Amino acid sequence: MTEDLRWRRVLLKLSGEALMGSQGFGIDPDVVSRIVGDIADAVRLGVRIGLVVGGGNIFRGVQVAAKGASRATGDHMGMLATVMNGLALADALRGQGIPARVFSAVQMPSICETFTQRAADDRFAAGEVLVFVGGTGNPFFTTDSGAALRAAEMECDALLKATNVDGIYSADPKKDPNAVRFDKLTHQEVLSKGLNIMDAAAIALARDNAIPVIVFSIHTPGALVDVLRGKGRATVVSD
Ligand SMILES: Nc1ncnc2c1ncn2[C@@H]1O[C@H](COP(=O)(O)OP(=O)(O)OP(=O)(O)O)[C@@H](O)[C@H]1O
Ligand SMILES: O=c1ccn([C@@H]2O[C@H](COP(=O)(O)O)[C@@H](O)[C@H]2O)c(=O)[nH]1
Repeated sequence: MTEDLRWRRVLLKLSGEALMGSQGFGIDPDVVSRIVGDIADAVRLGVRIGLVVGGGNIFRGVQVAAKGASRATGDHMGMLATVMNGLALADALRGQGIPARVFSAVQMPSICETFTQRAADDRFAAGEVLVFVGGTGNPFFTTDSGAALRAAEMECDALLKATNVDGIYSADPKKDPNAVRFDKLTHQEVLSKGLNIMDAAAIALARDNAIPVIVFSIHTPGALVDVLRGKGRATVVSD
């Protein structure tokens, strides 16, 4: 049944941190299996899904740099972390019977394909889940910017940010117990209020390309399909 879908062609941004479960580092196979099960349910409804995964469960450039490496080296390590996460997700998708292909912004042809829009368009049309790794391929960016970029390039209806919190708050809810949750915001409000759920470059790119951003918790089983139906607990950013 596809009639009740609000979004049919989406870019799903998955927090890397969400993949580590209670381990505190790396990839928890049980968590990956559960998240991939939700993605498989969405694919079976006929939704086209491009996936961008973060690397926060392994390396973030800023944190590496704080320990003495150069920022660019730290960012290169962070981009490689997203490749590892993407390979794990694509493998788990195929294990659940969903065709999936990894496209990297950084060339590593013995491991996965290098992203080109034309190749990605072909595989999207063929119904494969596309796992975009390596972020934008450039240091000093994040996978949120990579997600907004791929959402624009792949002409997605929406950018879905699946993360550790159930929406956008007036402040980071992990730091401020008095933070208030929003149901709806405009892109401009996210920027002007300085809400750090995503980096400003990602929000600006989504705004400039009229791409709605929907933020929801990946820890709620079934939340992805609810969001695709325009339901569930989420913050919707649109103009
Ligand atoms: N205003 C806000 N509303 C909601 N969450 C916020 C806000 N400001 C900061 N955050 C934090 O942003 C986090 C979401 O970012 P996320 O974990 O998805 O990071 P990422 O860098 O995109 O991915 P990764 O985990 O791979 O580094 C939440 O866990 C939350 O603590
Ligand atoms: O375009 C990009 C995307 C990511 N990075 C580096 O990777 C890590 C992990 O990504 P998150 O978005 O933080 O999960 C990020 O901290 C950067 O160091 C990058 O350099 N360029």
